[in-house]
Amino acid sequence: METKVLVVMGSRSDLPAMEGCMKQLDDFKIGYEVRVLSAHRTPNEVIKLSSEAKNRGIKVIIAAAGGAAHLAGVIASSTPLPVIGIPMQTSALGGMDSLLSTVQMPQGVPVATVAIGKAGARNAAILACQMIGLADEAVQKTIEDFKKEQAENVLAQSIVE
Ligand SMILES: Nc1c(C(=O)O)ncn1[C@@H]1O[C@H](COP(=O)(O)O)[C@@H](O)[C@H]1O
Repeated sequence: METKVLVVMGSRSDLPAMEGCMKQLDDFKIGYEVRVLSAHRTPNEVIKLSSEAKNRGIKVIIAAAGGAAHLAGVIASSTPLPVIGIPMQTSALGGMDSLLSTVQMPQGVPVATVAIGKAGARNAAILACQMIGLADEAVQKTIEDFKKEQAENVLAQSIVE
C-alpha cells in the first residue's frame, strides 16, 4: 500500500494514546508510516523527515506531542504539506500545555490542531483522510460510507426506553 500519511510522535510514551489513530488509518486502508522523533531531542532528524516527506509521496503529516509540544510546529515549518497536530494528555497539566503549544502557532505556519489525547488521535486520522479525499474519489467515498454508518449507529440507539 502506498504510504500517504506520516505519523510522528515525540516519544514512545505517546504510543498508547496514538493507537486509535493508526487503527483508524488501517480501517480506512490508508498507507502510513510511524516515527518517534522529537523536535527537542532529535531536531535534525525531524527537519530531514519533514522536508523530504513531500517528495516521498506523503500527502499529510500527523504530529503528536505532549507538554512543550513544538513537534507539529517545527514539522510545519519545513514542509508544504498540511500538518495535523495532536496535543497529548499530560499528568502535570492535563494536556492544556500541549494544546496551547500546538494550536497557538504564529501567522504563516498553521497547524490544524485536534482535541487532546485519544479523541484527537482518532480525529486526526479521519481529518487526514478527508484531506486526501479531496484528490482521491475512492478515499472520499470511504469517508462518506464511514459517516453514513456512524449516523446509522447513532440513530439505532437514539430511542431510550
Ligand atoms: N513535546 C515533545 C517533543 C517536541 O515537541 O519535540 N518531544 C517530546 N515531547 C513530549 O514529551 C513528552 C514526554 O516524553 P517522555 O515520556 O519521553 O519523557 C511526550 O508526550 C512527548 O511527546
